[in-house]
Amino acid sequence: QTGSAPNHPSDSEDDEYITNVSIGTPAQVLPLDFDTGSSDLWVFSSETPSSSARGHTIYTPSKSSTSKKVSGASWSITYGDNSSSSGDVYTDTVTIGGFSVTGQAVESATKVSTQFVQDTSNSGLVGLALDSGNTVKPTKQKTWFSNASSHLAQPVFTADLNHQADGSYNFGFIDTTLASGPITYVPISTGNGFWEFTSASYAIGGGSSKKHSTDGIADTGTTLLLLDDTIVDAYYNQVESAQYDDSQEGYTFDCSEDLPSFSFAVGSSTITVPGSLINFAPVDGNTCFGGLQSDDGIGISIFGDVAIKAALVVFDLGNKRLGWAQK
Ligand SMILES: CSC[C@H](NC(=O)[C@H](Cc1ccccc1)NC(=O)N1CCOCC1)C(=O)N[C@@H](CC1CCCCC1)[C@@H](O)C(=O)OC(C)C
Repeated sequence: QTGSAPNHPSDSEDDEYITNVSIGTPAQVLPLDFDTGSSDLWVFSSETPSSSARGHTIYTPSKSSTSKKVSGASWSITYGDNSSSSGDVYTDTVTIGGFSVTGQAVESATKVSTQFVQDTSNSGLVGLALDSGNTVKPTKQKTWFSNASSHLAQPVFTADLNHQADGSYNFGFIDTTLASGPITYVPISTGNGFWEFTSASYAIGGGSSKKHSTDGIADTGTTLLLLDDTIVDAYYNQVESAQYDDSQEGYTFDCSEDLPSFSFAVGSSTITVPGSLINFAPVDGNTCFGGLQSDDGIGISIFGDVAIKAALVVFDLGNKRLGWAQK
């Protein structure tokens, strides 16, 4: 069995990617952000204060004949951007791309931080990192993919994210026609609960490859490509109009400047992010914000959407490995 669901950018900047998910009986369809950087499936619900839920689609467990309250269970999560949410837990049938998981933990938000209230693009998240990162207490819950994996043709899913265009999340199969190059696999380290891998080198534009070991995660829930300062500084050194903008907390440059590409090693191959994807978004007038920024203070590097957009990424739980193919 397999599943295939389309995704689309939430706005003109590709800030996040949204996929419609069916929850309950009869189906309640919510637009959710698939996040390979966390492990909780949580939604705005009938239990979310109505002032916070305004503009969001909500899940109402009492309207679903297949919902069950998980008594005594609660959850609470804080993300890298300091947004947060918390609440209680139900189980229900969750269908993604035509594949249904029964008894899926659906975490209902009784509290959401301001960022979530304001971001009406999503009505919650589908966490697709490893089960160990789930925040439900007293009993950790499994992710949708973990529950699905034993019934899927293969215990894999792929992320195909595109700039200002539809993409897909495929479960149980790999559609290699989505890629232009071969898939190179690298092992993941599972200790932190992420899809974490090491990249041994990088290159800027057509330059020579520089040895630099990057310990990073493949994270569909992070907008940008966040790497060590030395790499980021070296990159913007090649961008004539670039400067570090304290107010924007990142490098900006003249929107009309032609940006070099950025390549990173995946095993013996490399993935090249075209300069056009690194010209992320205008901030004002003729100044643009870079899609490659510093991972300072996060403690790990993040191959977020700007990097994933250049590739087909295979999340292979069965073999505990990550696959990258140039698109
Ligand atoms: C340093 S990690 C920062 C990362 N957040 C982001 O990347 C947010 C995502 C977002 C987009 C639109 C609206 C609201 C939020 N974008 C962001 O900070 N941006 C600022 C720079 O310009 C681009 C947009 C993050 O916290 N990712 C979360 C999932 C994310 C999904 C959207 C809602 C908020 C939570 C998750 O992947 C995570 O925490 O990863 C950990 C491992 C760092």
